[in-house]
Amino acid sequence: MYHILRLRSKKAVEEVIALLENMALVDQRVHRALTAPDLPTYASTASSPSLRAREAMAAPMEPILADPDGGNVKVVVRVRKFIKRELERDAPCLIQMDPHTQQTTLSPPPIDYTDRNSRKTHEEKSFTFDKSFWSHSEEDPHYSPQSSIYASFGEEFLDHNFDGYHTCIFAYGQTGSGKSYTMMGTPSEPGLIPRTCEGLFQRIEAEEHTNITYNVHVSYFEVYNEHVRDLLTPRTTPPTYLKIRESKQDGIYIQNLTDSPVKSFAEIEKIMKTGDANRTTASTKMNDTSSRSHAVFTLTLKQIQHDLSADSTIERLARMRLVDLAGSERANRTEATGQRLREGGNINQSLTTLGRVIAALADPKRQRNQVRGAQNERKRRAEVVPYRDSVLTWLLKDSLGGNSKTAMVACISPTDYEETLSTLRYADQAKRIRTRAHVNQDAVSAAERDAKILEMAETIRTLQLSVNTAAVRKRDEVDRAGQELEDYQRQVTKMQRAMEESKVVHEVKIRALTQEVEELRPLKEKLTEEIATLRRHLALALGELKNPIVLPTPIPGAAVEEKENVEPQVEEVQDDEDWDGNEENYAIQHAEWQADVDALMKDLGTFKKKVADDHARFGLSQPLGEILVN
Ligand SMILES: Nc1ncnc2c1ncn2[C@@H]1O[C@H](COP(=O)(O)OP(=O)(O)OP(=O)(O)O)[C@@H](O)[C@H]1O
Repeated sequence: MYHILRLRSKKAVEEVIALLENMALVDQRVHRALTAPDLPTYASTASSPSLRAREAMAAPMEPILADPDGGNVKVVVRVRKFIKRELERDAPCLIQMDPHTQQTTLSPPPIDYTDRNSRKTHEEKSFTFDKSFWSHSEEDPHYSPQSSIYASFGEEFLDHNFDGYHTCIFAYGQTGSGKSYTMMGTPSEPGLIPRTCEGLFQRIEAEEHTNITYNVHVSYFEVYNEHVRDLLTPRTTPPTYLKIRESKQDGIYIQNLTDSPVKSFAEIEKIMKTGDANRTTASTKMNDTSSRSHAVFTLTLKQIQHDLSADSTIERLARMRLVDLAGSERANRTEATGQRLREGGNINQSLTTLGRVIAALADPKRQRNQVRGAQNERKRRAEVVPYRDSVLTWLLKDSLGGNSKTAMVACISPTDYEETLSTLRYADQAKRIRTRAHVNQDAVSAAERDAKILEMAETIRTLQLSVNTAAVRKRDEVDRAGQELEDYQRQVTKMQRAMEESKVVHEVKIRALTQEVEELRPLKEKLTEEIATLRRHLALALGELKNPIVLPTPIPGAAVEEKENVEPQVEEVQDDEDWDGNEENYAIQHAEWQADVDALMKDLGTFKKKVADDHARFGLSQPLGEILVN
């Protein structure tokens, strides 16, 4: 009986040792998780590798190196319904679209509807685009509602944004052809802009539990009469025009343009409403609610993926420009006069330049030379794309011929032969433009992020000094001082944003580690229970060790009988290599075991104290230390 007990207690001791080792491991991980860095600190906060964090990185933002689309501008065309004016004069529909070939055909108007003063001969013209949207008659099976525009390429462009590409979609067409309807739509029939914003946030919300943080900013401005106006600030009298600037670091940008951070679709909706209310609209003969400005709605999406194991982030930046151009019709057709005519002239200046830019970019000769690279100076000058000739093209430079995936929606009226032909030709030319989109992605370590923030702080300090001394400068230096002040403000804004991002990175780390602690809690509780059971075993074994059962001295002659009776125990005894039947040796061994068990109990005591400390420090509801103490 005694020997069996002795074997059991030894096994229990081994189990306790294994358990303690296990607990030490768990304790290390829990400890690590609970001692995550505090907020906000901008020193490097490299945390130890976390298994869970590595698991969460299962779907990392893989770099996309090649441009899968070949970079051609995507061109689609959309024809709208008849509007009141057209219905009243019983105008015929001059457009046919083949849903299979995507061909758009423009028929000559019936003789009664031709301008008698025009000497032009009208012929049937056909064009093929990436997609032809038939939004003329709901009764037709190939009718394209608002949703189909977004489903057809809006979603695809959103995919590009999530992959880290800049994109631009612009709507072109004569006044009243459906540009605003396509881009913004109505409350009951939302257009591409609200659908893109909604889609963006739906995707972000679906990704809520991954290790990617999303930052979205919105700006909305208009180019009116070759001036830039912020649509997200209240209108002033006289109007406030913003300057366009260019810097090595930021490229072309609009100085002091509002760039609002947004967290939900509802917030964007509010911003869209504000912007639309601020848009410059004026009545012309062609469209009673015609907008005479180019409106540019820009979403900036920054994705920050956290790699907790390496304490670094991968950042992707994508800019979505959604542009509703002003009407492309000629000034004389709108019968605009005075101020309206001047506006028309300026609008046409932007659009004429846009036309020249598109023509230059679409020129196959230019493209060939670009591929070959070698050009002489004269030739190179002749081929310069005239982006700088208008505010609009200057601002859209990158979207038109640079780092962007770009699409053009050519909106056409079903009744106007000349304007529609002009739009279709314009769109046909745009098809040949190739852009050079690339993924805007950076890997940033925690140390680099900290260094960047420190560098910004230093720049701000220098600029601050410079601005402070500006007051004592001579008059001719005032401009430079003003510029430095703007740079200073811009740097401060940038630093604020970098610090916010850094804060988010820390928050994500804490969230991930807290989750890890929560996931380890059941395991800890299970182990606590096991420890309690084993403690009971140990107590029992200790009792046995302290009060050993003394074996009776064998009576000669009774040996055979007794041996038969205790056969099962003998089997056990044979298993025990330590037992040699010598009581003196046993006493020595007993003392050694006792010392082992005492040491173990001491370890357990230390362990209990450590766990109790942790619980006290981190305020856990059911302290393990308490369980163990009890
Ligand atoms: N696909 C369509 N389905 C139904 N109605 C449409 C459609 N497209 C345009 N419309 C209607 O046609 C009218 C003119 O459209 P819209 O204002 O969008 O033209 P626009 O090209 O933006 O004009 P502007 O150059 O003045 O901004 C509006 O009343 C609009 O609701």
